[in-house]
Amino acid sequence: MIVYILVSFLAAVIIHLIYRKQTGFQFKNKHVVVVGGSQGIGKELVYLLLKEQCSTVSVISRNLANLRSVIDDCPNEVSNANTHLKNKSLKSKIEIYSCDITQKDKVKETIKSIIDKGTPIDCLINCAGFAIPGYFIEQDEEIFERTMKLDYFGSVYTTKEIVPHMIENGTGGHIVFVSSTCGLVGVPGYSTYCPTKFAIKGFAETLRSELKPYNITFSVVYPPDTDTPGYKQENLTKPEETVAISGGGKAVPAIEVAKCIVSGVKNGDYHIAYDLATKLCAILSPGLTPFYYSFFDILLAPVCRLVGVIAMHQNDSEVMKAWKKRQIK
Ligand SMILES: NC(=O)C1=CN([C@@H]2O[C@H](COP(=O)(O)OP(=O)(O)OC[C@H]3O[C@@H](n4cnc5c(N)ncnc54)[C@H](OP(=O)(O)O)[C@@H]3O)[C@@H](O)[C@H]2O)C=CC1
Ligand SMILES: CCCCCCCCCCCCCCCC(=O)[C@@H](N)CO
Repeated sequence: MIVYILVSFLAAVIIHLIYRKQTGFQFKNKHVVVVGGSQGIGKELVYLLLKEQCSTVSVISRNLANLRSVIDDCPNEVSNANTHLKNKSLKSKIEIYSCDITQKDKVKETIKSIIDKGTPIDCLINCAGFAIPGYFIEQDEEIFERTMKLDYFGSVYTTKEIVPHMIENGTGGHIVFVSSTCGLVGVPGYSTYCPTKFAIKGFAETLRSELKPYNITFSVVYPPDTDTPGYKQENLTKPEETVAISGGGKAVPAIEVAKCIVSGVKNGDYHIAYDLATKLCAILSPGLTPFYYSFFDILLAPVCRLVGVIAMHQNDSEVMKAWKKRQIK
């Protein structure tokens, strides 16, 4: 036992010293496409990207009024240590495109029209998605299909159009997928949703390796409950055990998650999580991906397994508690 601990500690130290993470992606003067950027996390991202001095932020979503609001609500000025940009020049950097990304022909058309404008795309952020929580035995197959169609295939379609363009440009690029804590662990009440976010994780993991020759890098984001219009909507059908398991209905402000995404991408992080529980989940289910924290991943792996089994039992007891309550009613 002591030998095992010593050996893993030593291995962790050595790997920490020699491990190089992927190079960070800097947004300055880059053209970023934010899919699902008219609301929630995506909308906050658009404004942060302007602050990072992107040359253009192209926003894709369906509702045109919401898309227009991204331009209208654009803050008067943004400033950080090196820059101070005024509203007029800021607004002109936002381009909006109405497109339902579950329709692959529409996605082809839209991405083509973005590319035809002449500014090559450097970064794609796949942020459109939704969840309809509920009990498996009560939910129709149609909800499974609809969720997979947007949360998984939507991202496949956009990525399928943009990767060849990045390869043709020859300058590489960065692609962000927004998964969820639910893309790392199964959560009761989310049977229609967890698998779609697991799928996104597997898709990113595969592309990361396959597209390495083209200098395209990847990040996967696992937000916790985040206060957005989408979150308010999902709460309408969320079973009580799901609420209990996800921390009792607390939600992080969207801007905080957006900030975490921007700094993670700049830092070269493949895994991007906001809260500690999700970070532990990412260390628990890493697949074949870069380290989260090269030193701590190895040391924490057994701890995460243990905490994970305890969490599983806790979740099970929330499920049993809520089930018994429903029997009495
Ligand atoms: N909020 C949360 O608690 C969490 C969210 N996530 C994930 O983060 C991402 C963003 O979530 P959140 O900010 O809450 O989402 P919101 O529902 O608040 O916003 C979703 C965005 O996606 C767009 N969108 C929805 N459907 C389509 C479609 N078919 N085609 C194109 N665009 C579409 C919406 O615009 P429009 O409707 O006009 O098309 C909107 O801009 C999602 O992938 C979600 O699964 C992950 C973990 C937690
Ligand atoms: C090893 C560590 C174990 C930790 C146990 C973790 C317990 C599960 C937490 C479930 C959180 C669910 C968040 C859903 C966010 C989301 O995607 C929805 N809001 C949809 O939009």
